[in-house]
Amino acid sequence: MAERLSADARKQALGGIPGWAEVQDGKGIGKTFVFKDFNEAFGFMTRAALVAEKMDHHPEWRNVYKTVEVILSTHDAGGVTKLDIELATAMNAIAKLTQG
Ligand SMILES: C[C@H](O)[C@H](O)[C@H]1CNC2=NC(N)=NC(=O)C2=N1
Repeated sequence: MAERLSADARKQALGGIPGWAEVQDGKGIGKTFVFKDFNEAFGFMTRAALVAEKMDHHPEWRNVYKTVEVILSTHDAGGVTKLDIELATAMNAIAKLTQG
């Protein structure tokens, strides 16, 4: 199982993934993505869902119209692991593609 990152490692990793910040007392990382419309937002979610399923690592997220709020954490480890950083990195790349 992936190990929880230290506070220092977490901060360093967050430096490489724009828009993501610690939430829930450092137990998770979060970002709010805002797209042009629902079609783009849901396109993002669809692509991200396929990556998440492949990784067997799943987001906690909420969509309202063109906004997608995401929280990532590794429940098994009780905090943030490199899996969360990897999925966050993938989501940033997918958002870029989705937004054209
Ligand atoms: C059994 C299964 O692999 C685990 O429950 C996985 C599934 N997806 C998961 N997703 C997330 N975000 N955290 C987990 O700890 C987790 N665990």
